[in-house]
Amino acid sequence: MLLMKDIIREGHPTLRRIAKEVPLPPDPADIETLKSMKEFLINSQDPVISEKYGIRGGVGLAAPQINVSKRMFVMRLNDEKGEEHDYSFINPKIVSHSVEKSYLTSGEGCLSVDRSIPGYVQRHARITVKGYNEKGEEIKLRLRGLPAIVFQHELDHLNGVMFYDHIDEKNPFQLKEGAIPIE
Ligand SMILES: CNC(=O)c1cccc(C)c1Nc1nc(N2CCN(c3ccccc3Cl)CC2)nc(N2CSC[C@H]2C(=O)NC)n1
Ligand code: NI
Repeated sequence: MLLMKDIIREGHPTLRRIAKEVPLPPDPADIETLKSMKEFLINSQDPVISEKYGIRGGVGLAAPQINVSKRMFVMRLNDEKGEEHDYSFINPKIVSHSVEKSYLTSGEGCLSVDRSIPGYVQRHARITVKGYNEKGEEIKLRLRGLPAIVFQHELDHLNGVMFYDHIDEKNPFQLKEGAIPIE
């Protein structure tokens, strides 16, 4: 099972690389990797298991974070309506997005960053995304709210971008006109 020791931290070169497209249909090794990443998120959200193994809570994890430079990530969260969003994406893309931005009012955290970095990360408020699941089937979704934030945070990891690259150093809490807060 994946543990925090398997998560690479900022400073590791893989976090700044462009991850490679995954050939379709995905091979068994890639499917196994995605399964272990999803299990890690489930464990990280379980009060007993996360405590026992010292796993930090997360709702998204990208393959480069376990030093696998491939274009795939997993998400598992409940949105503000309590609806569960549980996805494994292979070769994910944003196909269109809103002009409006949204941001987490508490800032963003990352399992590969062992420090708290204050500031707002403004992202597209609504996105239309496409990718493939572990069966190689095409998935197309419209996301907003926390799921949209998490998708963009994890997609950034596939392009060597860290959340704090988006924070304005001079004014970390500056907001664009009409930015939507997400608690
Ligand atoms: C610096 N301030 C903060 O960290 C921060 C501080 C307060 C609130 C928020 C909202 C913050 N921000 C933030 N909190 C999260 N979690 C809250 C705790 N939760 C969780 C933890 C334990 C069990 C179950 C769960 Cl559900 C897991 C998810 N996750 C992300 N991100 C940014 S997008 C990818 C996503 C991610 O998975 N990061 C590891 N940001
Ligand atoms: Ni991250």
